[in-house]
Amino acid sequence: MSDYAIEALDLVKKFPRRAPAESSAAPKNPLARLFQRPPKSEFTAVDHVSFQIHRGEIFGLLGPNGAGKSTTIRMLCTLLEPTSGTARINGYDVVRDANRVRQSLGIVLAGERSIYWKLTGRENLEYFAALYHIPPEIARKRIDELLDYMELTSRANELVEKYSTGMRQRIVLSRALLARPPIILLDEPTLGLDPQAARRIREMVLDLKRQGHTILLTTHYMEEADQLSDRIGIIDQGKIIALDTPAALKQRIRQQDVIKMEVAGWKPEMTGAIQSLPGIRQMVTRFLEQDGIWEIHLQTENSRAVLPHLIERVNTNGTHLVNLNIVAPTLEDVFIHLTGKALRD
Ligand SMILES: Nc1ncnc2c1ncn2[C@@H]1O[C@H](COP(=O)(O)OP(=O)(O)OP(=O)(O)O)[C@@H](O)[C@H]1O
Repeated sequence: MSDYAIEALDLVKKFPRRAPAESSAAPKNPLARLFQRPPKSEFTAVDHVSFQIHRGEIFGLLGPNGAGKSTTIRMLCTLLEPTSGTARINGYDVVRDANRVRQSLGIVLAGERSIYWKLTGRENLEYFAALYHIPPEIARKRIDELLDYMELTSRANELVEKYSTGMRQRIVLSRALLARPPIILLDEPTLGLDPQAARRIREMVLDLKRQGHTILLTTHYMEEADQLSDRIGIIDQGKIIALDTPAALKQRIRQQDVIKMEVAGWKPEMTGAIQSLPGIRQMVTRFLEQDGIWEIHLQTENSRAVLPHLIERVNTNGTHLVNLNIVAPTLEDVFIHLTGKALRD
């Protein structure tokens, strides 16, 4: 048996580049358009990605929208064939041993609507148990246990369409666990859930690790990656740009102070004035729509030296400082440090 539960070795996935809806180069005549050769350009969604995940580990793939997280997961669970490179799940090759790979995995895909809304929670699980050839006696016991564990027993006989988003996600997770797979892939498991439902799912992920499962989860929530993962791969534009434990990743920018300011009346042309202050390493601005103010995120070598000049520059031309904090570096700061942009741009 392989030492690793999951191995991705130089994985690449290219897609044909999507043609713009109405390009100026496209002929106007519909018949000519039909026979026009499509452009041969390709887009690399996953670009030589490698990582190895130990048995019993929670590994987080953290990156912004479009970074290539879902495409990586889809290759690992045999839904997409890699353009090049290989991956092994439980020692099985995702292309040559696809059936064995699928038998080793429980999968929760992002935004998945793979449960039937016109069936009850229990009927859904019974249906999938039959599909996975789990003998009825064993299935019944397991479904009862899962419904109990997911705190869904009292609602098990209601149609899924009556469930909240969090309850549906717990049924999707139950479905992934029905066949007791050793390895679980979770693509954005808390996306769209309210904070309480998201917390419940996170507790379950930690619980599954305690039960011995290996978990690969993707997320663009840095707090989630930080809280759950033993190790994190930070992914951007299809490439893994850093891979380590959350603590070691944050340690990389230990020498820097992180300043978070909230500013009213911010003008984009002020960016240059602030960036030119000595000691400013990185700067990211974000408009907080609901408050109508700007959040300015700075990484500096020495906040004490920079603060007086910073405050003076901010409080000019009708712009003023609403709030300022010197904060402990987060994984978002690591991402900013590595890419010069925010995770949630
Ligand atoms: N079938 C496809 N054809 C063409 N391009 C695709 C296809 N699937 C994904 N892409 C592109 O590949 C890139 C990576 O997408 P992917 O879904 O893997 O990102 P992600 O990190 O999971 O982000 P998100 O959370 O937005 O899904 C994106 O630019 C996306 O538009």
